[in-house]
Amino acid sequence: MNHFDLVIIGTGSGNSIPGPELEHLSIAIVEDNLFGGTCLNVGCIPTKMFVHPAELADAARHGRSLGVSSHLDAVDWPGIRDRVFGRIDAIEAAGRAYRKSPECQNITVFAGHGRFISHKRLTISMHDGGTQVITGERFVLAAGSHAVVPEIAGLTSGAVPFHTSDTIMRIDRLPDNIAILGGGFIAAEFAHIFSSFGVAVTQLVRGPAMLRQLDGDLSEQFTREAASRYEVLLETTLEGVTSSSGDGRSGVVLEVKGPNGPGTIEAELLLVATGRRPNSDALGMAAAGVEVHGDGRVRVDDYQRTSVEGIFALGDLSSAHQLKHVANHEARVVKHNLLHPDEMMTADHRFIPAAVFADPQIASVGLTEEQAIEAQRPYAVKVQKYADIAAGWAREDTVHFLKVLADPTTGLLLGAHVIGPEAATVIQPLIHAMSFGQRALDVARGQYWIHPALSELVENALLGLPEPTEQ
Ligand SMILES: Cc1cc2nc3c(=O)[nH]c(=O)nc-3n(C[C@H](O)[C@H](O)[C@H](O)COP(=O)(O)OP(=O)(O)OC[C@H]3O[C@@H](n4cnc5c(N)ncnc54)[C@H](O)[C@@H]3O)c2cc1C
Ligand SMILES: NC(=O)c1ccc[n+]([C@@H]2O[C@H](COP(=O)([O-])OP(=O)(O)OC[C@H]3O[C@@H](n4cnc5c(N)ncnc54)[C@H](O)[C@@H]3O)[C@@H](O)[C@H]2O)c1
Repeated sequence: MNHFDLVIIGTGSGNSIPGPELEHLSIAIVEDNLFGGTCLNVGCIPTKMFVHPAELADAARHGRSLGVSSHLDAVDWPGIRDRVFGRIDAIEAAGRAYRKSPECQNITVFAGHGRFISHKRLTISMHDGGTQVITGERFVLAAGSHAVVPEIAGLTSGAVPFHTSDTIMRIDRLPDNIAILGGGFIAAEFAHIFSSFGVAVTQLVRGPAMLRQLDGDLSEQFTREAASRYEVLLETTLEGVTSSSGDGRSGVVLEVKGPNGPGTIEAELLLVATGRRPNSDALGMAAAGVEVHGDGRVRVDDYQRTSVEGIFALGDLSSAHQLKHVANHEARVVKHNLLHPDEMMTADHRFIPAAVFADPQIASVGLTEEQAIEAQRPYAVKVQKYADIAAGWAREDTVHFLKVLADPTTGLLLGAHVIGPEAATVIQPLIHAMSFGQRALDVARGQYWIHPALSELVENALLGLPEPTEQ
């Protein structure tokens, strides 16, 4: 049996922990799937590599109102797909090879599924057959999350073929049409990608709007625009799925129930995008004595420590924010705490931003207006339209905006929410201001803002807030 100073389960953000500072430790890395985890292989990076060509394919739509007439001739899906994965698969292979190379002499890579069988004892079902049992002084649980497939007849039985984000990006050819189940981040981004490439999209959303965790004004605006681009069926539930075939093509028949009663929808492909659940169930947390929340998240304290001494957790496995920048931040915190057990640092979860890379783009940080109301938090609000800055005139943008919320007493920002061009970039000065405790007016007037850039949206929004009562 092998004993290690440190055992890391999962090579997403977990793989960023080993480095020169930990060279004195014997380290086991256990990975059940692709090296580099979700973001690299099936998440953030490939999706955004599809989003960019999707934007180019969709340019004609935006050009029309500006007097530029063009049309999309063809989308070389296999070419785009192979460019994306030609790069990513090589990075995956190189990452695995590096960890197994003489450069990482203190590291042993176990390709297989790890599961605790008792306190700090792990059994690994090896991909090349057999099992290994290892023990560790300390553990980092970085096992991520997986796509949830709802209990719907035909889906969980495996009777009907369907895709999740794990598989949809590798399909052989673009379908003529696709049905997408879900109204969240993944559904929004793939609906944008496929519709931009000319695929007829039907999105099934069980609630009254898409992206409902966002500020209500953004969710409403996004839903309106999505519905003008492709078919969005709101307040519609999927009751069952069966296979269909005809004309040499197979597909699915969806039984749905919506505001107008039951109906059926035929689609060539079905993408299920109904949330992700932490991979704690298959990790044997009870055997290790590690406590888990009801939703499957491993319970951690501010130092990313689990309920078992010497076992840390990070990322999607333990976080309420399933985002790569959060997993990376927590990995940095865990690394510090492994190195400095007497001077541990806490994770900073105060102002976590997120973006949806669809069209329109969305970015958000801090309190939504609904949350401020719910928390009975006094706030001042300013909605700054793209239509009222020069960069917005250039785009003939009439509908998009930045909404900022600030504390009326201190002038400190409480939240910022952007829907419109380059939202994920436009929002960054506001994340900066919140993280460093800078007052809205100081940020607006304490620096130059390049004219006539999109960043003037931020300057004008901040100037539009009332002066704080506290000087
Ligand atoms: C389609 C999609 C798009 C996304 N886009 C974005 C985005 O644009 N921006 C953003 O911030 N976030 C995005 N995310 C979320 C982001 O990918 C995750 O938050 C992040 O990758 C989580 O990192 P992690 O290290 O916690 O887990 P992961 O990267 O999932 O790593 C966990 C690893 O553990 C392995 N593992 C699990 N169980 C075991 C076990 N028992 N034994 C051994 N190994 C195991 C898994 O195989 C996996 O490789 C996206 C996610 C998806 C699915
Ligand atoms: N740009 C980004 O940062 C990005 C992109 C993609 C994913 N992600 C991360 O990955 C996570 C997972 O993405 P996601 O889109 O799967 O989850 P999500 O939580 O964003 O959305 C899930 C959607 O599925 C719906 N849903 C849940 N159960 C359902 C059911 N039984 N039937 C019908 N609809 C159902 C929900 O109402 C919601 O609309 C996100 O929360 C996000 O943290 C981030």
